[in-house]
Amino acid sequence: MSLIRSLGYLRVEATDVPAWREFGVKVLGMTEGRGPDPSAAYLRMDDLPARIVVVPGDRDRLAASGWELADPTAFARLLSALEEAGVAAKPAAPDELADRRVAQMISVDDPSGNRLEFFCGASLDTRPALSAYGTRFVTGEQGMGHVVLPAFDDAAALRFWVDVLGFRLRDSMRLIPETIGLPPSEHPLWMRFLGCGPRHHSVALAPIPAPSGLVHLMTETETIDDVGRAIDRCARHKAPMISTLGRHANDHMISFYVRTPSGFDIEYGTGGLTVDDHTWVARHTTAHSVWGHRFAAGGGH
Ligand SMILES: Cc1ccc(O)c(O)c1CC[C@@H]1C(=O)CC[C@]2(C)C(=O)CC[C@@H]12
Ligand SMILES: [Fe+2]
Repeated sequence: MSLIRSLGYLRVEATDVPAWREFGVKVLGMTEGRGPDPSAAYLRMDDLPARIVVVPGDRDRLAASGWELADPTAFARLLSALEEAGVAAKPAAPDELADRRVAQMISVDDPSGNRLEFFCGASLDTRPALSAYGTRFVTGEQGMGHVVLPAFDDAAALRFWVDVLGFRLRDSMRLIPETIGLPPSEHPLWMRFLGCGPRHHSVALAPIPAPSGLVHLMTETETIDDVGRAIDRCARHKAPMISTLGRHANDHMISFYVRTPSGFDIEYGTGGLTVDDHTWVARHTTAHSVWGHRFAAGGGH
């Protein structure tokens, strides 16, 4: 088992926090939580006090993705694994722990410069996260979803995420450079889908240019009606949908993609596959989807 259990939270730096609050609540169907920083937006999906924390900044970017460990023992093991691999880890200051409402946290940069935070001992919020639209998110042992992070050195990324962090390769997909805005090239470009728990992938790494530091965050809902209602709300609130509805070939997720106020995308889906490592075999998928997922011309990717 991986030392890391699941994707726990995202910290986003945004030039327009109110736009994010409106987008998170009215389009995504998350609920607003309270937190120590009155200028930040705390978006909830479940019994954690926040899954997306949006803090005001002079740029729009992913500040960090937060990864949850089971307990202090797993946390200590991760510290030794990082030390052994020569990866510099920055311990959290008391105000950072208080702000995140976790017991322990360290931050690390992956080989591509993606800032990661590893934590354990998250606080629970006793107030239920009840969406006005009835949206229910699939979290629990599957975590808050998955992220697609830019990574331009495939071998270095796999060494870090698989060999050091203990993620498992669940699938690979060969990318066509032209479709992700890169010049044609001889050597293959890989998208790597990695998992740390039952969710098919909690992170995917791909050489996709992403000025905000994030290609997309996927959140999963319980039912197809939650997804359909979110599509209606995108239209109502003029949130730009950048793909049609589709079903992915590898994790079977039925989803669509919408642009956030920070320039990266949310993949909003349902029906994702869970996997068992004892029987799972990593494959190379060639088609990204069984049907649908037509991306807007020029839009994003
Ligand atoms: C292929 C795939 C399977 C499952 C997923 O959750 C998932 O997000 C994807 C990748 C979708 C993907 C993307 O994120 C950025 C632009 C991509 C690479 C394309 O140009 C095709 C597939 C797109
Ligand atoms: Fe995805």
